[in-house]
This record gives sequence, structure tokens and C-alpha cells, in this order.
Amino acid sequence: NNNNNGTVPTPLTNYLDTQYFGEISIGSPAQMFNVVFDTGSANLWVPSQSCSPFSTACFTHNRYDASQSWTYVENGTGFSIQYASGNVRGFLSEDVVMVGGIPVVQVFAEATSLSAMPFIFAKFDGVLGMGYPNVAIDGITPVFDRIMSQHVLKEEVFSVYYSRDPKHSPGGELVLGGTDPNYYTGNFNYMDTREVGKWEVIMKGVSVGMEMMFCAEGCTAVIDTGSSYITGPASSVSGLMKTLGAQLDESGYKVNCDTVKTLPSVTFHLGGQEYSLSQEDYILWQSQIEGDVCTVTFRGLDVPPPTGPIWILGANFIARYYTEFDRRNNRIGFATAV
Ligand SMILES: CC(C)(C)OC(=O)N[C@@H]1CNC[C@H](C(=O)N(Cc2cccc(Cl)c2Cl)C2CC2)C1
Repeated sequence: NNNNNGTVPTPLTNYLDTQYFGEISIGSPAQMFNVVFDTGSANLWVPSQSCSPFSTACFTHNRYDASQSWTYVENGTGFSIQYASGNVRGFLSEDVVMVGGIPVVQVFAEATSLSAMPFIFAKFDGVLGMGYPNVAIDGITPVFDRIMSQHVLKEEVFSVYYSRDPKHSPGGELVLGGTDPNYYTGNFNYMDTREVGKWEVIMKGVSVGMEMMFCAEGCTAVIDTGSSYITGPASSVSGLMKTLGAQLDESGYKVNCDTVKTLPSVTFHLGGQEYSLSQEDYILWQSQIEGDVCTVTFRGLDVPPPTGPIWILGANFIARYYTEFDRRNNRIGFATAV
């Protein structure tokens, strides 16, 4: 619903503070899909009606049926994405995609095979990449670029609000064309992207409490709306966890819930500003039968050069800092989220 001031809001659902997704439609008549708006990638894919019966992850999600859409255009080019955590394979199709009520004729991928890991845990059906065209696989023009070329947006930016409380409604909001003052306070602090073509910035350090501990000589931080957590080089994260007294077990780093209130804040030095996360921002506190479990929402991930070493600031960072992605000026802005 383009409320005529050139900004288009899409409400997001928050699933356990780890998955934030919104609804789009593909085809005529509209076939609905829940997608993650992912700044770390630049392709749109959804499960296909023709996915293999052995792909469990496919059958537990909404699937696109080309035969039911009269605006479908065949393409058939092969498609595959290799994620760190799994892979997606399929073929390209073209149809009308509606995002926030804006129609675009879009080339997207019909996924015919989805690796069970991690997609059986996905509450969303697919991914709508909000990255730059040069990140797009098969050189497909991304959705946001197709929307920008329609000149319907007030500004060539999009903004993301992620709620921190799964009971809060809405669980989040994507705004195309501007920002939503209902979800942030104070001013935006902007920093240029490290290079044109990726939603990443130069980070000047990571401190724990008052002590600068990592990335003191500078490193790269990817601002990734499609990642649940914060990841950093495995050696740095394990050093950080030792400082927090966290133990690594099969499902991540855990701390004793009794110690949570004494934990130090972790601060990311970006663009001349300090962005701190306190313990309630980076601890996932789950009350379970056998007692409370407190997970530290940081993960070690070694991304090989030339891309890495990098830190990835995901949903738990964005939930604290409302984020504006500015394609006009190739910069990212942060304001304190409400
Ligand atoms: C190189 C290239 C392939 C472009 O890299 C990427 O696409 N990199 C993507 C960067 N953003 C996060 C993406 C991701 O990890 N998932 C999986 C995921 C994330 C959170 C929770 C769940 Cl359940 C899942 Cl399945 C996609 C859903 C966004 C990978």
C-alpha cells in the first residue's frame, strides 16, 4: 500500500527473535509466500511445486505453482545457492512479484531441492535478497533494483525494524523508500559501505566492557538482516566467550543464567560511534523443563579470504539499532531502536 508519500511498509513476523520474515505474493492470482528480506544476498527464491518428493524442507513450506499463474513466463536456467549452512537448487522462472503492494516483473528461482539442514527449521518459505546486483547469482536484477527503476519511492533507501520481544506486534517492519520514526529515537549515524556493492562497513574495534579486545587494527562488518546472530572469527569469538565464562556445547555457547546480570556489554566501534549490546541484547534466555538455558547469541565463523575475515552483525544487532540501507549514497545508518 503505497501511502502516496513514496514509502511502503511491510510488517514482519518475529519467530523466536531468530527469524524475521514478511509476506510477498508471486503470480496471478496471487500465491503468498513468507520470505526473509536478506541484505546478505541478492536473489529471490521460493520452493517450487515441482520440488522432489524427497525434499522434506520443500513439502513443509508454501510452493510456487507456475501452472496456476497466467502471468508466468518460462525461463528454465539452472540455479543453485551454496550457503554456509546448506544449499538450494532449482531453476529460474519469471512472474509478477508484489512487495508491499508494489508489482515488479521479476526473475526468481523455483527451488526444487532444499537441504533439510537448515531449512526444516525455517518458518519462512524463501529468501528475498536485498543485496546489490553484483552479489546476485546468474546476474539477475534484484527486486529492490526493479522497484527503484519504477521511480515510485521517495528515497532510494530501505529500513529495517526487528522487535526484541516475540510477543510484541508487529514483530518487525521493512520500509521501502524511507524510515519509520515510530521505531527509532534520536538521529541516524551514517557510515559509507566499505565498497560499493556490499552491505558491509569498516569496523574499528570490538570491546568487552571497557577493554578493546578484537579487530583493534580494523576489520569488516557485514550488516546482515538474514542472519540470526552475530558471528566473528572463531578465535576472536572463543576469546570473547572465555571472558564471558561461556561454554560451547552442541547448540552454541551457554552461560549460567545466574551470571547473566553480571555480564559486560560488548561494543562495536562503527563510523566513529560505539554500538553497545548489553546482556539482554545478546543472551537468549529460554525457560525449559530442566531449568533455564541462557545462550550467547554469538557464533564463531571463519570466512576464508578474500571475503573474510569478517564479523557479521545480524538480527540481534539490528533489533537494538534500527538500520537504514541507503542505495543512493551507498551508506548505512543506525539509530537507537525503540
Ligand atoms: C554467497 C551467498 C550465497 C550470496 O551468500 C548468502 O546467500 N548468504 C546469506 C546471508 N544472509 C543469511 C543467509 C542464511 O544464512 N539463511 C539461512 C537461515 C538464516 C537464519 C535462520 C534460518 Cl532457519 C536459516 Cl535457514 C537464509 C535465510 C536467509 C545466507
